[in-house]
Amino acid sequence: MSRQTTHYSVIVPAFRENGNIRPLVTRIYAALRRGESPVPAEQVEIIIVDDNSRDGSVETVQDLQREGYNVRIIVRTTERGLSSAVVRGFQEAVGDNMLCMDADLQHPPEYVPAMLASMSPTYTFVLGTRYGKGVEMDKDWPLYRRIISSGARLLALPLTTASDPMSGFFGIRKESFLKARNLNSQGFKIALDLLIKAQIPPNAIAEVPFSFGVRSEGESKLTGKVMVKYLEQLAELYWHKFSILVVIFVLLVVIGFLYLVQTWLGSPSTPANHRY
Ligand SMILES: Nc1nc2c(ncn2[C@@H]2O[C@H](COP(=O)(O)OP(=O)(O)O[C@H]3O[C@H](CO)[C@@H](O)[C@H](O)[C@@H]3O)[C@@H](O)[C@H]2O)c(=O)[nH]1
Ligand SMILES: [Mg+2]
Repeated sequence: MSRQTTHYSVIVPAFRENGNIRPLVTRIYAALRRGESPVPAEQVEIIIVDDNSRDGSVETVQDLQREGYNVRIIVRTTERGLSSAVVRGFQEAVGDNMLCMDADLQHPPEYVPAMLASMSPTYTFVLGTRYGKGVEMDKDWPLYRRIISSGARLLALPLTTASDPMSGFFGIRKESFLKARNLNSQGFKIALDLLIKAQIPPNAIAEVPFSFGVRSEGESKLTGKVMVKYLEQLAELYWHKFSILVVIFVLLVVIGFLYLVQTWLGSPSTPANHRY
């Protein structure tokens, strides 16, 4: 397939997802080949960024390539982590419109055509949202995950107007991605980082509601450590976005404090009418 005809890249971070790769790739291309797809299948590549899972994922991708699917796999041996895998995929992408989605089918492959088609020079960011009209979390998604997700979303409210910045189902145009500096590649929440650091204006975000499914194969990689990393990421983003305000606030407090001290030192210890 010619690189010139590849306008869209689907990036899939994957760790021990061999059982999900074939259904993911075949379902994405089946959706793109449907008559109503706004994006032609020939213009789409899939890049799987695997962290040396050694579970047969490479062989599965080779089989899919032999069957004619435009999919490739990058195996990282010295790095680990969801966000850095996504960043690597974006760096390797040929398409100008780049979509990120999970391997485990929790992001329904049937939404890929709509997600890809939503990106344009006007809408430089597309967000698959679980909080849109007419969609709901899968009822089997555990209560503790819903609570964590809502809490995490609440903490991000001052940072962005996007309805679901925790979502791992999102797309960004290459030119916007290239604007982002100092991305946090440690955590899970790369969409939030990109929204802030690529300075995506609220009116450039297209939202596509989707119903979040449950994982059928393999295990979630969300751990307590990942949650701590999220809090660190939030602190960094708050500083990134509000540092000027924090500096002004601190300056005002210092000036106010100095003024009080000066007034206190300068004020007479005896009442004014007793002075000469
Ligand atoms: N390469 C690589 N991929 C990883 C790693 N850790 C996780 N992944 C991949 O990243 C995807 C999401 O990981 P899950 O472990 O399935 O995450 P989750 O707990 O289901 O979280 C999902 O929901 C969040 C919203 O609550 C999303 O933010 C998140 O992206 C993901 O969609 C999967 O494809 C998984 O294989 C890693 O260290 N390296
Ligand atoms: Mg998952």
